[in-house]
Amino acid sequence: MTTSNLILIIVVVAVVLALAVVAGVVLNRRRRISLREKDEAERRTQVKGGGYQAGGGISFASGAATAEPEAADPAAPVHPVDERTEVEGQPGVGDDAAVPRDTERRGIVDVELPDETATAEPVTQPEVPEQATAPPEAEKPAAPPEPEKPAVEPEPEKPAVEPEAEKPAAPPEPEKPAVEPEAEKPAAPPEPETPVVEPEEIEPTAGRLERLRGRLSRSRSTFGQGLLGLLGAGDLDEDSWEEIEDTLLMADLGAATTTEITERLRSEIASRAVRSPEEARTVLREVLVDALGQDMERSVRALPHGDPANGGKPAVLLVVGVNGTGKTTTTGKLARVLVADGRHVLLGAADTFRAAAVEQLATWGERVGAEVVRGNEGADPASVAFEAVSRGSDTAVDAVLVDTAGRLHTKTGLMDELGKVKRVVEKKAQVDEVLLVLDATTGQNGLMQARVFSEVVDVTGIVLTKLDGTAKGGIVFQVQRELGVPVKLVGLGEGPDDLAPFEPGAFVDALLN
Ligand SMILES: Nc1nc2c(ncn2[C@@H]2O[C@H](COP(=O)(O)OP(=O)(O)OP(=O)(O)O)[C@@H](O)[C@H]2O)c(=O)[nH]1
Repeated sequence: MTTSNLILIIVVVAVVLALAVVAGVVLNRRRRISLREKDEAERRTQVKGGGYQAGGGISFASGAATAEPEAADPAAPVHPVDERTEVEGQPGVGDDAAVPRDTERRGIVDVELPDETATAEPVTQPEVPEQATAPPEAEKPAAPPEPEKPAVEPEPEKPAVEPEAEKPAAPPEPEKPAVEPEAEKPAAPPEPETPVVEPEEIEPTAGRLERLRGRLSRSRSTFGQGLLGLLGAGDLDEDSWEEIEDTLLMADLGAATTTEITERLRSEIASRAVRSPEEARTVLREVLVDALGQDMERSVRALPHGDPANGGKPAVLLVVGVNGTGKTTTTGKLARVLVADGRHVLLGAADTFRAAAVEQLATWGERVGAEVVRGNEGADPASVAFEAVSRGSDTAVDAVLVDTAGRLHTKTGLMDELGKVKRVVEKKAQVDEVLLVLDATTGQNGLMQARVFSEVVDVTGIVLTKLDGTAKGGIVFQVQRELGVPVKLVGLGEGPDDLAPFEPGAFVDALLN
């Protein structure tokens, strides 16, 4: 090999190496997204998110038009149980927890479905004596006789549920009237009762979200500001994207949703040639709002089927969930919203595990002037629920809200009992809405609860409570993705009016602004 050939080869190699280096740099630049190229003036012209400005109230719908839950949410993704993404080690129906919280409080009673002759009077209503006959039980042909079936509570003004056989009769509750007068309702049914508590003024639902926006500050400072900080920090390299993923995971969005959102962000930012923090914010908002399912039907089906005054049936809502998530509080808050909307509401205190829960709901009823149908502690919750719905139909209310006892999703007997409550109610009326109340502070555990409850009672909507006390507001993304069930309401505090409709755009704005 001559010297000139050697030199030639060296030159060719050098040129090839130089081309490779240049190509590498170009590719690297393309992957990186510099957010420093726009000047300040242009940044200031960028439109920011609108804030948590949902000015409307909670929207209600009639169950009549949406009798079938699936039909009501055509746009909702279907997530069959078979497609669960994170089921390892997690309980399903049929699994028992080692030591359920409830066991010490109350044993599980094998409650028979009320048969036709008994269902009509499952809960004693002194003022409604005609509810004393019912057809035979369809689902339980060989049901043993229930000697202890609803017996009329001796107290004249207090509707009470008949205690069950193995349950000692609850002590009589002396002077607490179960039916509240409807002072605020112009179209209140003819139930002129002695007012015990003056119904209090209810804050209008319109504009409520704006007021509660600050309650999301914990999620905003970690999740929202964390993402904006990363996206606006400068070049988005692999490390940045990993941090973005970590931020999403820590906010409880879950692995699948995190991956989906990160990939979408990367592709949108690259394809739109995003070059400024404001553009990145716009893309982020869009991606997050889309991930929350803007088109999901979030109306609460609490409007009656026809005019109750002319034979129409009230809407029936069941409120379910594990212990302490905020079911009773949510039931009371929702009653306030309905009453403020001019609706006539009846509350069913089917949480018979805990006497205090019944009292708690009765207090909510008093505060808004809603009648409360209650049972003694330990009474058959299905009977109380049934009686509440019967009473609601008889008194022509617009909606019956049934508060159920907290139950661990891992406790098979309790979940079976819940399924039974729903079946019994359905003997009397269509259940329009099953609201699963989840405590947002419980993170992944809330998701497990949602899965199991959803299998047992066909959850139609989620109420995410205590969002004011958590930095993990991202659970909302995951719950909806996993179940295809929309978050309809959010609890943002313990106050009576701290319940707001869930609106994806407003929620994301509250996180990012
Ligand atoms: N910070 C905050 N607290 C809430 C919210 N919703 C409910 N709570 C509180 O959570 C606690 C439990 O609420 P309850 O309504 O009694 O819960 P529950 O699910 O009915 O409880 P059990 O009947 O025992 O299953 C109460 O102290 C409520 O004030 C909310 O949105 N934010």
